[in-house]
Amino acid sequence: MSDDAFITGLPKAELHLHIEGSLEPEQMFAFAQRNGVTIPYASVEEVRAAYDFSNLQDFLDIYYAGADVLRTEEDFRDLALAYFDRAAADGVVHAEIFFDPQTHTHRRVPFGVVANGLLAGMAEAEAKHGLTSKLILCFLRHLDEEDAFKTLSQAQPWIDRIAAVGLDSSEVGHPPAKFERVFAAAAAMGLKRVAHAGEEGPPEYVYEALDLLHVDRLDHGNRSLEDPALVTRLARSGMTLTVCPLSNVKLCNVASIDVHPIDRMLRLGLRVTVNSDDPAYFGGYVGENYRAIARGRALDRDDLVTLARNSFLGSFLPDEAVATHLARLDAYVEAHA
Ligand SMILES: Nc1ncnc2[nH]cnc12
Ligand SMILES: [Zn+2]
Repeated sequence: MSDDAFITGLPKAELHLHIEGSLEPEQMFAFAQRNGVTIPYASVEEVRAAYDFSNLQDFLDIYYAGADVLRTEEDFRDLALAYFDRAAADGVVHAEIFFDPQTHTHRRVPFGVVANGLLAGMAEAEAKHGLTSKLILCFLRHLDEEDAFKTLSQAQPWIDRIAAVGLDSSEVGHPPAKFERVFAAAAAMGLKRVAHAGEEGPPEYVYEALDLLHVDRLDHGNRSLEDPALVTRLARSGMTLTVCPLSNVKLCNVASIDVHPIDRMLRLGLRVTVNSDDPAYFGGYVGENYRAIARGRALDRDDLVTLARNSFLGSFLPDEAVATHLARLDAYVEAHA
């Protein structure tokens, strides 16, 4: 069996996926047409050509503009289902997906339209593929604390169907400390916590995510490597890092996939996972991310299995479900050794 086929068949979870970042250009045109929205592109090729970013902000400007075509429950349901179809084809059996409610509520799309649409897509994916999923509500860190609190209160009717809160958008200048109180409120409601930290921001932001937001998982975390004491702390505590290799290259945080630090992170004992972040914008879904690092960093099958194992260990699934997934992973490895 080829390495590519081994990777595709490897049962895995995806833990870092922005559902709005799975909006493919073809879908952007289809949603624009059915909703009567004008978009500033003449063709799918023109959209793809615009996906040339120098940093995170470059990308975010285009990503938020793209999300404007999402208007109805059906759009969010279709968006989610299209992602789950692709994820299932890549061997994903469980996904914990981010959504950015403020991107939509600020355009007068109600929270419930977004949540109900995504939940409908999630239910359909489970029926169609047996793929389970959880929702993570992300606060946009370039907005203020008050807006985050307002979003958390809008989420109340759906709170039992939301697994965690997260923190995303423009990192530098918007440290985790800004959201300490809203994360404490979310924790008091029984929600798990994750945050993007150390994608472009310094190691201090990772410390704040740990010490002030009390995160259960760290999104990206790459710049932790600049601080050996932080690496030791992350490794010893078994903190899961959701690393996104193609995203790191596309946003110029890593010069090329051939110098991506994923293997260094593994050797340092970090519990790293591989994820796609915004696959429609960054050139590949989760399988493509595994294949890129396997080739670019010469990862062997044991490394790939460790990454898949970490994805279940780092998930918010109950222990019994994690054990079931790990047993299936072991069976797969046994059958393809
Ligand atoms: N990679 C990323 N970093 C921060 N915010 C995001 N929103 C969507 N993708 C993101
Ligand atoms: Zn992200």
